[in-house]
Amino acid sequence: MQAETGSSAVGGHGGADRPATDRPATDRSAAGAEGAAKDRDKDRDKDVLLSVRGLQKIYSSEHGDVEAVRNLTFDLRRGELACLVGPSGSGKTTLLKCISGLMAPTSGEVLLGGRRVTGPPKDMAVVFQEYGRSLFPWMTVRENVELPLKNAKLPRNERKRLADEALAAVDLPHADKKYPWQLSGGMQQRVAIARAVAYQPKILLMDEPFAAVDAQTRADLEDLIRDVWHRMGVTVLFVTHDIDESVYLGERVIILSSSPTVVQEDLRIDLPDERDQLTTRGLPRFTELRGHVYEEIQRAKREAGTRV
Ligand SMILES: Nc1ncnc2c1ncn2[C@@H]1O[C@H](COP(=O)(O)OP(=O)(O)OP(=O)(O)O)[C@@H](O)[C@H]1O
Repeated sequence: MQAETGSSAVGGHGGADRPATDRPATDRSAAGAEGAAKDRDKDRDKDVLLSVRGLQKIYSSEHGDVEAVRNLTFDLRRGELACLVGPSGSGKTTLLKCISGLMAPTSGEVLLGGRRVTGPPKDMAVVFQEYGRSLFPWMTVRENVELPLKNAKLPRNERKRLADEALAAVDLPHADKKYPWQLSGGMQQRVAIARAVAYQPKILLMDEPFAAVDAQTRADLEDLIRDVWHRMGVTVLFVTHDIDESVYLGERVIILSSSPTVVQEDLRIDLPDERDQLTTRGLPRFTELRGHVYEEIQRAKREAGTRV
């Protein structure tokens, strides 16, 4: 039913370069191919930035245990933009809390750059849905963006340079002296994104960051994320409820099952890298991929509670 990195009719991820372990040992060419496959695996391991291995989370309370996440395994390569979708309550927030080191898993582990995550890693930035609560209202935009850089004790001129660069990347170069409450919701979320990228994290986690903005702003912010990702080469894990958004944004869509959660499918999004809201969403392949993700989520919902 589910696979950690299973392939699919629509275009699975991770199956093409599996080592050929089932060939006779006496076959020299097969042995050579096997060696080459092992080398490829090693190279791929070097490329891996985030590794989630057999992650399980059980919440304990006086009313009993809730197994929110059962067995999640996936890797994210450096520079990848992956979206994570799943039915409501499938454990997306639980997973992000474990990845960001805010909560310890019951079993399994999260590795960032080969190191086990045991607390919030300094190479990671998180952008949440509630931009209103993530920016400090008494600080100007620039002060908000520079705050993590100040905490990291970067010299003043370096802080200014990084903040200028990030504010330009989110198209807010002239808002630096304003206060968050003087900006629209979409602009505030741009500031939160600028703050995250100015910090130059190795990985950016985004937890439904556009859920609270209007549709037009949301489309602009989606394009902004792809633009920032292209320009800065940061690795992004983007959690969303929105199936179309996941297909439009991602190079990959990781589909979660219902809780207790496993990876139901890991789907490669083979749309052209240059995307725009009209052309990309009008492609037959876009329709095919979004239809597939939709069906998988429906399947996840139908199968909810059938795993024991
Ligand atoms: N502190 C907690 N104690 C007990 N159960 C919890 C706790 N937090 C979450 N859960 C349960 O764990 C499961 C996953 O919750 P989680 O919030 O991670 O899902 P989600 O996919 O982020 O949900 P949504 O899509 O609605 O935001 C749910 O069944 C939820 O009820």
